[in-house]
Amino acid sequence: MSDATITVLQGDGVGPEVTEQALRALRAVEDVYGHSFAVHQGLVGLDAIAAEGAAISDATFEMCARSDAVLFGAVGGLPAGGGPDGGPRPEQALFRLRKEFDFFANLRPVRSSEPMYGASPVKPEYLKGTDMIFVRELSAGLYYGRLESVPGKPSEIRRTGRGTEAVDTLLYTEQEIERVVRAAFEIAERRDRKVTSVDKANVLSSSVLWREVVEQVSHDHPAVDHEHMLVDTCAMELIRDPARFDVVVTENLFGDILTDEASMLTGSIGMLPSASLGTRRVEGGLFGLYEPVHGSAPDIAGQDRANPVGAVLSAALLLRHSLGLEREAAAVEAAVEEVVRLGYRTADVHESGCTVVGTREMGGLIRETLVRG
Ligand SMILES: NC(=O)C1=CN([C@@H]2O[C@H](COP(=O)(O)OP(=O)(O)OC[C@H]3O[C@@H](n4cnc5c(N)ncnc54)[C@H](O)[C@@H]3O)[C@@H](O)[C@H]2O)C=CC1
Ligand SMILES: CC(C)CC(=O)C(=O)O
Ligand SMILES: [Mg+2]
Repeated sequence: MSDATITVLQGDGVGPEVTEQALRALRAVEDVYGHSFAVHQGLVGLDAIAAEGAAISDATFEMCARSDAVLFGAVGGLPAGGGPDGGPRPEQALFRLRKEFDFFANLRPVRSSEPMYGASPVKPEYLKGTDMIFVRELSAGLYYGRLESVPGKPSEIRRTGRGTEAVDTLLYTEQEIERVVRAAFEIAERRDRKVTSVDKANVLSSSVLWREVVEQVSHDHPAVDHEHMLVDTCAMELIRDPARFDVVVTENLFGDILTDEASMLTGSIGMLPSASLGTRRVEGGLFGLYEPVHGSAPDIAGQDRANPVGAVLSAALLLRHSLGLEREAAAVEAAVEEVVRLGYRTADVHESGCTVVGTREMGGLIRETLVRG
């Protein structure tokens, strides 16, 4: 029996709506398998800024640190650019959690499920066999660069005598590359033993170093095939021949963009889960943060239209990676599979002949399927 502690940060927009359904799945797992999770809720994003003056307060951060895992919804909702009056932006909560917990490996599985082929804009004959996992570097790169002029700041817009200019810095150390590439090769050993490393080595120095490190690490994994692919080619290959990929490892920004693209192989960004992991161990596995790949989706927030599957599958990843509950994780995944096989769909993945349901009903169907076993 697990009595693990889970911090839940629902966040903004559709975050609370989809996280609620992920929590229902976890409660069903407790009932069916006799676990008793201690669940603590904290504020994050816009509500945290309004109530506590920061996108995530120190107290909430400490609560996360005392947990076995963090279940996260989504944050965001302000126009692009700096926070209002130079204040905090909700996204800073994520950057703090990722950086300070050193979550360097962001796992994003992408699998096309046969009953849902018709929900994807890609033709079914291209989707057959699509089952890959992205290992996105999450704690460095452009999102965390280092300006020579302002250490600790990744970017700035500055006024000069020549006019206004903006700078972002893309910095990777060998160690930052090596640890995420090692994680990718280790994952590949447990899958189809193929790593595709994605970079822009024809242009970027950071990518040249990335390739060198991949070559070095590959020597320690002789059973794993590897290839290098330029990011623009990868964007094309993901649509042309998605089944060719097994494990894809790439830097932070490329991974962010490519996984939104890859989500369309499943029909919707609302389908994709993620796990962010570092090296800190907890009783059942690795301390981690689990969130759907999508953002706060302000355009559909509050309408019971958001697809909760990415959030529910993130809860499954939490059970697997942080709590060591493989059987329970597989049961949640199977329940999702069964509900979509029966033809229940949220509007984003609707096809003719299917029954359109809202966020809550989809969560309820997954829960019932889990409880029925
Ligand atoms: N991890 C996080 O918390 C993330 C936060 N964001 C933030 O979210 C805000 C909105 O960003 P967008 O560019 O609009 O990206 P988004 O991922 O929120 O939405 C993109 C499109 O996908 C749809 N969509 C997203 N999730 C869905 C779901 N569960 N079911 C059905 N449809 C869904 C939305 O309706 C929208 O049309 C921004 O403030 C951004 O910074 C963006 C990505 C990740
Ligand atoms: C706030 C964003 C940078 C987060 C995002 O788009 C992501 O992690 O996928
Ligand atoms: Mg993203």
